[in-house]
Amino acid sequence: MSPNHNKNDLADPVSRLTAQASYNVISLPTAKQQLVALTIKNIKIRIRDLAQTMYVLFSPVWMMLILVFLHLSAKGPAHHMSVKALPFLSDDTCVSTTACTYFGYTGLPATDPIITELTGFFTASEPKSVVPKFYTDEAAMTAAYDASPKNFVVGVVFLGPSTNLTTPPTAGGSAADLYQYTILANHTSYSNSEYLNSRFATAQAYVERAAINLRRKASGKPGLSSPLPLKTDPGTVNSGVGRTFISYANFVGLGSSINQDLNPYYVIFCFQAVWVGVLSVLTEEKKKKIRMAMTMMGMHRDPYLISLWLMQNIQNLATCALMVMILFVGKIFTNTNAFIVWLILVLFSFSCTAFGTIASVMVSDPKKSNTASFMILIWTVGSFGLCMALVFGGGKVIDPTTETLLFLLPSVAIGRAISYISNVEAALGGVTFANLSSGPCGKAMWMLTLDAILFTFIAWYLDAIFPGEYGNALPFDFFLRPSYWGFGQYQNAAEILPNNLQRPTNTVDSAGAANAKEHSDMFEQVDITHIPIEDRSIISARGIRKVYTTGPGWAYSVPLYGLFVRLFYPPKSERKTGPFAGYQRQEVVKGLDLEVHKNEILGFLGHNGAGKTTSLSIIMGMVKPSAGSVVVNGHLMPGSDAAGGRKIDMRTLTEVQKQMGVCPQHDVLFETLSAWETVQLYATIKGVKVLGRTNAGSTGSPSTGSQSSQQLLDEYLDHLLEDVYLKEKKHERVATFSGGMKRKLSVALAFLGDPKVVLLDEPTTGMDVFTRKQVWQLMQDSKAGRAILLTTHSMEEADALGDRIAILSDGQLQTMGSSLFLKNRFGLGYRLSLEKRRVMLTDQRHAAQQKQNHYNNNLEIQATSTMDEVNTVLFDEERTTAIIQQHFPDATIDVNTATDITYVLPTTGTVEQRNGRSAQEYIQDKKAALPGLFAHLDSEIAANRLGVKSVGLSLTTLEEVFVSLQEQEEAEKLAKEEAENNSNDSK
Ligand SMILES: Nc1ncnc2c1ncn2[C@@H]1O[C@H](COP(=O)(O)OP(=O)(O)OP(=O)(O)O)[C@@H](O)[C@H]1O
Repeated sequence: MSPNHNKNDLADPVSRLTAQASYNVISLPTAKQQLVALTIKNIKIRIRDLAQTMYVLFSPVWMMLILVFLHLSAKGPAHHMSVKALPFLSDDTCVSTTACTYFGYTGLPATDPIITELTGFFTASEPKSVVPKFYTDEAAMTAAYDASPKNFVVGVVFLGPSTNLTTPPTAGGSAADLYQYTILANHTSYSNSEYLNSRFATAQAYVERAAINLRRKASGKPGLSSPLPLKTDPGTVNSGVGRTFISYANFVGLGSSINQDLNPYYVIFCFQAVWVGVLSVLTEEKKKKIRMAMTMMGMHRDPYLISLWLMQNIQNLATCALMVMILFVGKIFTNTNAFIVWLILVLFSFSCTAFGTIASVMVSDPKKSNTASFMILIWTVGSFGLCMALVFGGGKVIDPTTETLLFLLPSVAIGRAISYISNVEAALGGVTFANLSSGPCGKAMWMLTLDAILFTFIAWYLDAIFPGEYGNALPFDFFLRPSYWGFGQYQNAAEILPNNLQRPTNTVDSAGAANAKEHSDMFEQVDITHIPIEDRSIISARGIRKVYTTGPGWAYSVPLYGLFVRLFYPPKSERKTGPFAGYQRQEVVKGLDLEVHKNEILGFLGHNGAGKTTSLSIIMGMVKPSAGSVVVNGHLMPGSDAAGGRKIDMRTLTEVQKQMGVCPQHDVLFETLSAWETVQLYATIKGVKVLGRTNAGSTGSPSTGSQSSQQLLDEYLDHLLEDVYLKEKKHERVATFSGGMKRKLSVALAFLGDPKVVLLDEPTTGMDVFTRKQVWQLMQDSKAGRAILLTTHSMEEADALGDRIAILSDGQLQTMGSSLFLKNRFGLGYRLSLEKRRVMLTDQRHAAQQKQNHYNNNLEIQATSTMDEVNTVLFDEERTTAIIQQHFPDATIDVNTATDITYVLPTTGTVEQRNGRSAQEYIQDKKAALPGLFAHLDSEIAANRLGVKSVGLSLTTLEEVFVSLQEQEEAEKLAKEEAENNSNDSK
């Protein structure tokens, strides 16, 4: 007895009503309920898988801490000093050279000697023509700057004419000696270390030198030359001021340098955990086919993705808050508004969530997610690095449109924003809401919002059109079709199904008939007159084919492998040499015709790799057939030939999935959920509603009137678990279940919500004999009202459950019919078992007497000794065999032991033996010979002439049928190959 059952569980399993029989259940899935259920599931899994959650939540925070350590360790007395050249006013400073104001001024007339001096310096030093431009007042000058900041380099407000400069200074100095002016330069575009690039210092050097010269000239001294190198002698540096001007701005602490240069890269780097988190969940659930199973249960892809993104993005809010906390506590940022930094990080994290989803489209294997994650890292950090090197670097002022376009890359937008904040912080400033629009941060935030939306859309779109190995690829224009959004009357091509796909109205099974055309005696012609037309062909597959294209080993490492193979598949079907060697086209399902009617279980048998799972996946709508059509309960499945390129309503699959229950070959369960949580989750995905108890189920049960719908649902789910004998274990986690228990839970899920079509792929694998029998009982009891397609390797199971059995070999149906038909048609025939008579001889005298008696009767005596007794077997093998062969000339002995002997009575016969009669006629003849044989044996046994105690007759087993069919297939294959070889040799 299985240790997992208690006494109650085992009490009379046969008479117990199943959940299906006890409750009226319907399925009405809604996206909202699915979203809630999936989000709760995600939260539970995250909480229970603490290691992974901690990694996703805290690794960005930890990385941020490292930045703080780096920052702290770089602080202190160590400063570096660099010498920077003083730039010219006309060094690449304007977007438009012609419309550029290199030097604007106001406050004194154009004829003022100071302007004359300056014009002389510009002519002597500046590489381009720099004409000082007069403005009537400061407002006019700033208006010109505001109108085109990129075309205005520097402006000087002179606070009066230079009259006090043109007189020699008074001895000891006085207020009248002062000359005041203000320089306006666009410092916001430049970091502190790039202060010189703002041309502030250049303008100052020019003005100071002009003022000095006026004073010198007033004192009769010659004027100094230009403060910048003369064009005629570029190497000259005058009076300590010039190209190698040493600015205080160049004494920059290393910490400050890290802030500016390293921060943006580091922040981008920190977000790796976000895309890794999403990627690992998606690839894992795809690989384990959990997502496929949930889809088959009626899950819409949108709630699935939204719940995942919600979960991740909510987590991102917390992660980003912690990161900001560390940035501010670690004093990397101090003056900037923390909420602005948090918003920038959060907006970027939303894009990272989308990156993870996009990557999951490209790699289907969780093992490859590290590579994919690394590729995203290179892309994000690399794109920002390139932009810094080529576009933003060196304090270049860039065109706003170029900047906006570059901000379409989220990493560039965040990198630029963080870089800007770091620079402003280093200059002891900060970014606040008041000055948000004056730097790139405001634009970066808008663009990060747009990027998050854009990349989320790209992820959502790619996920739909490249669902991976298992999944129904949506058409590329799916989101433009109203039916995807649930608009318009539901329409399915079923209404205009071609005749051959309509429910059959003939009297014999149409698939059988279709197959029978070619091999009339291999397929049973089943009379279906008693099946109402609307109950026929609940599952109907016509001529389905599937060709898989597999690439050479290296191709599997290519992102979007499936697309790659399709695009680059070489024209020759197989290549033996070159880089494309290893490409193969393999037809694994070769024109399969199947019908499963209501109240029927069709056992689907076949050797490993025969194509059972592929056929089942095609019927489920998870794999697109290369050819052929599938109709499930009147719905023509997407991808069917019969659709003839017509756009089937996008809701078809959802409609079918509402009516379908599946138990895939591999358990698709969440290890961290309990059995109860699992059935609850799938019940919500399926939208299971319990309307009440059936008449049968209400016997002896309390009225449902007082119960809420939730209570009824719980009761139903409880019953369902009881049906598979898991009620006692319902609060235990699936991870602690044995293989057989997991299978039982998968079977329960397949029957959840009263599906009209149930597809079971090897449901009892790994179950012990006792459990298997219980599950068989469940299947048998649940058969009413539905069509069940069951693949199995257990002949006993197919024999016990299958109303009809289809045997698939190499992608083709070999035969189909009831178990009896198959045994009659392909079996070894009957097995006649005879128990030999034995006598127990306790004393020698008695033994001798007995022996003598038997010798007198001409009976063979076999003596076998057991312990100290003598067992004597009295059996006349020759006489018995002769009698049997009189009725069945080709009868042979199969097993012969001391106690029993078994004869095989073949019923099929060879072509020669049939002598023109059909196989069916021959079988009938053989059956007719049985009564004669038995009458003959009975009379001989009664006369004590055979030494036979009892006789039993059994039909050949299905296993023997299967083996004999496989042998036949192998023999045919060999013969074909030999014939081909011979014909090649003779050429
Ligand atoms: N995605 C795929 N790409 C390429 N070949 C595939 C793919 N899936 C299945 N095949 C091939 O198709 C053939 C049929 O596989 P399938 O899984 O349908 O067989 P099966 O009858 O269910 O076998 P088993 O009894 O072992 O489960 C096999 O040769 C398999 O290698």
